[in-house]
Amino acid sequence: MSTTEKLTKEEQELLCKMVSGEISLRKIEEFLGKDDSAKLRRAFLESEKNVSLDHISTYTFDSGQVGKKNVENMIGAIQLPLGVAGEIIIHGEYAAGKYYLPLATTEGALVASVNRGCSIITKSGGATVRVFKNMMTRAPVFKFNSLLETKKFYDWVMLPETFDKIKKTADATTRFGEFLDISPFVSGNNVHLRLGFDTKDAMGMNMITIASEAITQMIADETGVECVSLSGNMCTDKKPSAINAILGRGKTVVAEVCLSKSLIQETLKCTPEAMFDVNYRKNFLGSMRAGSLGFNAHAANIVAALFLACGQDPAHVVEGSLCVTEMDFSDDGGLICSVTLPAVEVGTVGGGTSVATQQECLKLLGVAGAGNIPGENALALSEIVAAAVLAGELSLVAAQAAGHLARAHARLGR
Ligand SMILES: CC(C)(COP(=O)([O-])OP(=O)([O-])OC[C@H]1O[C@@H](n2cnc3c(N)ncnc32)[C@H](O)[C@@H]1OP(=O)([O-])[O-])[C@@H](O)C(=O)NCCC(=O)NCCSC(=O)C[C@@](C)(O)CC(=O)[O-]
Ligand SMILES: NC(=O)C1=CN([C@@H]2O[C@H](COP(=O)(O)OP(=O)(O)OC[C@H]3O[C@@H](n4cnc5c(N)ncnc54)[C@H](OP(=O)(O)O)[C@@H]3O)[C@@H](O)[C@H]2O)C=CC1
Repeated sequence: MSTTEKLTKEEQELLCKMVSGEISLRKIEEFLGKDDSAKLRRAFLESEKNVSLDHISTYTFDSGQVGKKNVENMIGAIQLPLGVAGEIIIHGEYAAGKYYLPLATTEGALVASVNRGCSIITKSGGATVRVFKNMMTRAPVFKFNSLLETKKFYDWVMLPETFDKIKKTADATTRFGEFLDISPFVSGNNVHLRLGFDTKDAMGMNMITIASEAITQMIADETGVECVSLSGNMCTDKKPSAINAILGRGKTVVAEVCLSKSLIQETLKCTPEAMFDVNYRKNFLGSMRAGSLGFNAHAANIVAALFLACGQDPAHVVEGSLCVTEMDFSDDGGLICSVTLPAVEVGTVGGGTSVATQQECLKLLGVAGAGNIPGENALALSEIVAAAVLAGELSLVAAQAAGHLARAHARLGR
């Protein structure tokens, strides 16, 4: 057992009961508070597996809070190194100004790379960013006994009065969320209903899953049709999917910057021609031949680092990776560069956003908590994510154009 953690007599007795199987790891909270339960679980694991869990035992967040809504069977916390890139100038509709980007990563060279991208974006006057679509989705699935039944249901769903009933049902489950859209997809005798919501400052998956359940109940009451599964995978949550790349999910965001030839040479150590060539042959041809859904260099790297720092659901990096990076020549021989992210799923309230360290990172970006107008903080965060991805893409494409990729990682990553 860890040398740093001493157990009281009562805790030792409880540990014996855990070892004998009388009390499960989960049930220990019936006897102790969250911190002491975590300590006892560590003691149990240390004795069972003959390991030391000293480092895991250190954390500063409120275990009562995270133990209630963020994690079960808590044993402590892991630590991730946190770096900062910037400042980056962003001209968004919601994020406007200069930002330092908190990036949690263990990949040496990543923060340096994003920092270099921020530097050239800022020297170029900043990134222009706009949100084109804002709708989180959940898609329950319904099954029928015949094609005629399927068609009858489909026709009922398409009625304007059905839309009104669904909206009334959904909006009654939430103070902030707003039902926006229903799109039915048929396959044989099955109908997937892709339901769309504005979730304001929440990423929204808990919110809209609750609303969707109320909708399926209303549908059962009105039509007798039972839902097979509240998520039928056409949402699509946390899996790579073309539907998210095409229709969008969460926020669809584009960030753009114009780079001059001289700044590319000075800051990125290469030429516009070489960057264009890499972007075309790597991000377009290579991604196309590989059957990728994302046509980019490493959007997931930046999305992951920002998401971990800012308390976002890390599984949504899958959707964040659906990014298209474009580079085209400008009239003066420089490059117009953009990233299009169809599915940025972020929130500034709910989920992991109130964990103390993550909350500090959101505060650093000026987007913690609810916006003055509900939804504007989450929209600002989505614009920051897109600008950060643009910074990362510029630097990595340039490093590959200059032949510096291996060198950079040899210097900073090993
Ligand atoms: C590493 C650099 C930036 C060097 O780039 P450089 O131009 O040789 O370095 P420099 O020393 O001249 O510095 C230029 C700027 O880079 C930044 N910079 C430079 N060093 C630091 C540092 N220590 N800490 C913070 N910032 C740093 C900083 O902004 C600096 O400006 P300054 O501050 O001097 O005015 C460049 O070679 C680079 O970006 N390489 C690419 C690395 C990268 O993007 N890695 C990401 C992971 S790659 C991966 O996981 C995915 C992959 C590759 O498999 C995907 C694929 O298939 O393509
Ligand atoms: N349930 C599921 O299937 C899934 C859950 N998740 C998890 O869901 C969590 C995120 O869900 P999410 O719904 O975002 O968060 P939470 O359920 O943690 O909290 C969101 C709630 O905050 C309230 N709220 C207060 N102020 C605002 C505001 N300004 N804007 C919007 N809402 C506000 C809303 O309550 P009210 O509704 O009363 O208005 C909203 O429903 C994450 O932990 C994630 O990992 C992820 C994927 C799937």
